[in-house]
Amino acid sequence: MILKSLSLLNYKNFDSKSFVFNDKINCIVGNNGIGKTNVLDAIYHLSFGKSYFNPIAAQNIKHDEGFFVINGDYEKDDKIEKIAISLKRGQKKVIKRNGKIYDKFSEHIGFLPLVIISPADRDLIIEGSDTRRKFIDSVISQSDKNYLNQLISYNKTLAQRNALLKYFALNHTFNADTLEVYNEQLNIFGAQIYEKRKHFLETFIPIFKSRYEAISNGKELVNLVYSSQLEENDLKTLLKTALSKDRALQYTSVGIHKDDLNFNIEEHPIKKFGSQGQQKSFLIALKLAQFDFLKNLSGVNPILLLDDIFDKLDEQRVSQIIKLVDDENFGQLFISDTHADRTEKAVKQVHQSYEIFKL
Ligand SMILES: Nc1ncnc2c1ncn2[C@@H]1O[C@H](COP(=O)(O)OP(=O)(O)OP(=O)(O)O)[C@@H](O)[C@H]1O
Repeated sequence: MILKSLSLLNYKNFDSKSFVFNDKINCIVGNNGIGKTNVLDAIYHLSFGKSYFNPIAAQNIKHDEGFFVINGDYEKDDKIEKIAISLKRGQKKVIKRNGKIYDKFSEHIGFLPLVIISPADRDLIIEGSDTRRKFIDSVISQSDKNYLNQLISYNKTLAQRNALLKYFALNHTFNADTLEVYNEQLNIFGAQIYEKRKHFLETFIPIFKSRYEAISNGKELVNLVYSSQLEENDLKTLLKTALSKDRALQYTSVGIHKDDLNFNIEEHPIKKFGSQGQQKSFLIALKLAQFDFLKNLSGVNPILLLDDIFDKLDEQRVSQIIKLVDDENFGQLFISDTHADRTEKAVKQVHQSYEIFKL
């Protein structure tokens, strides 16, 4: 799968801009704030129907303009696929494939597999468990449509149960039967989600470890450890045990919405004990493992976006990453960097064709 061309209209800082891309490596270089990341984000938008960096859709429209349009022409399975995403202020976003509007965005997810590696990934280390659950969920959802539906059902039931707990507290009342209906549903969806997360991580963790080993030349040992309350008991039992606590808190304190993924280096949390370069290597390994996982499942090479990844990495690690990209069968790559020389030096080591776009 190749992104042949991209055109932007009123997207972030661009009024009108077009690119014809190289099938292998594309380097977007230029000064800070020139729009390098915005180009990568537009490509992300075409795969996921939203920005990776700014979740408020209207803020992706150029200031003082009324709409944006992103057009991408892909070659996939020997066919041209034209994807267009547009947004008018005050209206709903529209995604079209070959001129036909998608009824549901979820139908588009997974059609153009893509992995982004960016400095914003640091949130996975420094932020709360929610960010890490979202990462696991987004990787599984790209390959398993049922998973997303189970997750939506679980979250809906959870919100209803929490509202009921609040209602009980406010009205000094309680009805075990109504609560039980929600417990039953949470138990069913929760068990399905827990099994899928566990199963996914059993495959994912060894891939991640081998990616890290390659980047660091085996210098450090890292691990991902899944932690879920469902390891100890089924959700039905957990909900029963936590009942008085939940009534006091007025929300559900147990379930798969409390799951976490611990990031460890030499058996200690990387957040506290990893250097900046080690943390960056960890995140790159995590995303490359995502790449491998998606590739195995979809059978196509996902597009790989490398946003500003060379900073904070020593030369040895940079060349290890470049070597990985060269050795194995990666697909199309987009790299953004402020240093044109550094990028050119790095991509010259790769025996692939490349193009440098100076913004
Ligand atoms: N809706 C918008 N309208 C106009 N400009 C915007 C909009 N959203 C973001 N920008 C501008 O885009 C620029 C940032 O672009 P981007 O993050 O792509 O830069 P970059 O080249 O990757 O920079 P760096 O090297 O610092 O990472 C900023 O100048 C910002 O003000």
